[in-house]
Amino acid sequence: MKTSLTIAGSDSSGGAGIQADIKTMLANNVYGMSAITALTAQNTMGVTGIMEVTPEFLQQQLDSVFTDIYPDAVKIGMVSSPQLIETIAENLSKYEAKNIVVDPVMIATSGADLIQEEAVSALKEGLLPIATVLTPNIPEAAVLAGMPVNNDDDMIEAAKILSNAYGCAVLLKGGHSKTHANDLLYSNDQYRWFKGERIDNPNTHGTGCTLSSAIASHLANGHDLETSIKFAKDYVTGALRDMLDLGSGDGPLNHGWNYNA
Ligand SMILES: Nc1ncnc2c1ncn2[C@@H]1O[C@H](COP(=O)(O)OP(=O)(O)O)[C@@H](O)[C@H]1O
Ligand SMILES: Cc1ncc(COP(=O)(O)O)c(N)n1
Repeated sequence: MKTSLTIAGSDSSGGAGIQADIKTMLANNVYGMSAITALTAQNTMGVTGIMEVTPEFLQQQLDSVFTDIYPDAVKIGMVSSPQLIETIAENLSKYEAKNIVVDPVMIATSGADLIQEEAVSALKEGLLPIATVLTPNIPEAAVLAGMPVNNDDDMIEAAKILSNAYGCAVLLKGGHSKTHANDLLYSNDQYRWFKGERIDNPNTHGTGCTLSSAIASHLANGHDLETSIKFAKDYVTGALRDMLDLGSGDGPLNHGWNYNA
């Protein structure tokens, strides 16, 4: 069985972060492991607390994983401080990690800040250059590329800027678009749209975490990037289409929609 590691924050409500990642990995046929960067006290209505781990403890988790069950792919999600970002960058390079999916988590769907301001430059310096693929949503792409992203042409321009600046493939997700749910892949000076049916479901907590973990799972299983994105998008679409409705706010997806026949 192929293996995948998520380096991310825990979401006590189970819909995003580490919990979404591990469920997604199981449902996409890889063995999932975790290195936790922070605990969040969170539910479908918002985040009420964040407790970061120390860089030393993150280091211990990464050493434990990489020296025993080597991951075939790595997904990086919420990492809120520059010190933790540096620890991750150093270790992924030391352990020669491959198939690295970087989801530059900045703001929860509920609106909470999940990254310190000074960590954005650490992210740019430390993690984007080692990414196989970077998966920003529209607001994150606007911050990272330093331009407004209001339409499809802006999505192409922002993805191009990021791909050229950091030498990685960029999947700019269209979930925040008013008109569609199409994701744009920019890679090697070419772009391709992954068109998605927009589902009328207000419960989108964890869609980004789920997509990036599903991409990592398919890369771990040996698929190329475009095939992995297509499979991952189909998985997220199915999990949204299942119309799970839990909690009073922005609820989670059904990660087991393709599993529990
Ligand atoms: N209402 C929706 N219908 C279908 N797909 C969606 C919907 N909302 C988001 N998605 C998809 O979910 C994935 C995550 O996108 P997005 O919501 O933009 O990320 P994030 O959770 O990081 O904000 C993308 O593939 C996007 O196209
Ligand atoms: C611990 C943690 N990590 C990430 C997210 C973002 O979730 P989304 O996938 O909805 O952008 C979150 N709400 N909590």
